[in-house]
Amino acid sequence: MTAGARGGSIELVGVRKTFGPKVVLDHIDLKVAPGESLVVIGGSGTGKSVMLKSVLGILPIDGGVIRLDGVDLAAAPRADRTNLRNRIGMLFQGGALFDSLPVWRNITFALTRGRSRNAKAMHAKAVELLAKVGLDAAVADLKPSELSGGMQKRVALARAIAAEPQIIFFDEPTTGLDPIRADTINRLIRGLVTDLGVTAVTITHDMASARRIADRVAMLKDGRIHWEGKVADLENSGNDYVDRFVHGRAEDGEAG
Ligand SMILES: Nc1ncnc2c1ncn2[C@@H]1O[C@H](COP(=O)(O)OP(=O)(O)OP(=O)(O)O)[C@@H](O)[C@H]1O
Repeated sequence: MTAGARGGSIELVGVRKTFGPKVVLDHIDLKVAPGESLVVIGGSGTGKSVMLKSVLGILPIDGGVIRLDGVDLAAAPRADRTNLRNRIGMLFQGGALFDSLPVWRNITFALTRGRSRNAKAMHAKAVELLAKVGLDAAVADLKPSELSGGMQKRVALARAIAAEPQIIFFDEPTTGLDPIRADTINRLIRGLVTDLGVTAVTITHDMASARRIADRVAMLKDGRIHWEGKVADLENSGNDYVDRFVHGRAEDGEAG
């Protein structure tokens, strides 16, 4: 993304997603403004990843409307839809790196779209991105299988930001990282939003990370947005479930 450019807006209206008889997203209404950092929280299996994958078009929705920059994706011509979605970068939960390619090719894959381009320049670009996520230049020439889980996560993050997207989705970016490395990632995400105006949507169970990176927080529960508010209101949400979630308190007899 070029300096001064702004992120895109995202709007979900009445979005519904089912898998057979299972209703995962019942009726999701959610707006994210350009240059805003939204953190999505919620119990395991509540549909947070499904929601992001629906916006990306990886999963088709069963009802409702998804708009990117005000454009209804379902109604837009295919080429426009692809262009809009190409402006979104994604950090998948598992990293999803290509094991057969060295790290630098993984990072620059979206830039070259698999075609061979100036290898030296691409390698240098990868090294620059590795530095941003706190990894040494030497990592560029290793295979993903030679890295720890936390290093793989940071390589995946470098790949997500390589094409300078206007909107970035982060699915559990700090899971599996020690607190110092997690802080590097939190700073990076916050910097993308504050300095470059990128729109960020982050799924996390890490409440310390949520407090660091969010402008606003949305809680997903029972297929709907159960609560949303400013990150500063998280501690005093006035919502019993949010309060228990944030402080990690189960009710007597509550199962997993
Ligand atoms: N492709 C799929 N086919 C069938 N069911 C699916 C598919 N993808 C997700 N699900 C189901 O949808 C539900 C929500 O999954 P999702 O991965 O969005 O949860 P999540 O909120 O991101 O959970 P976690 O915090 O544990 O990562 C789960 O019950 C899951 O089994």
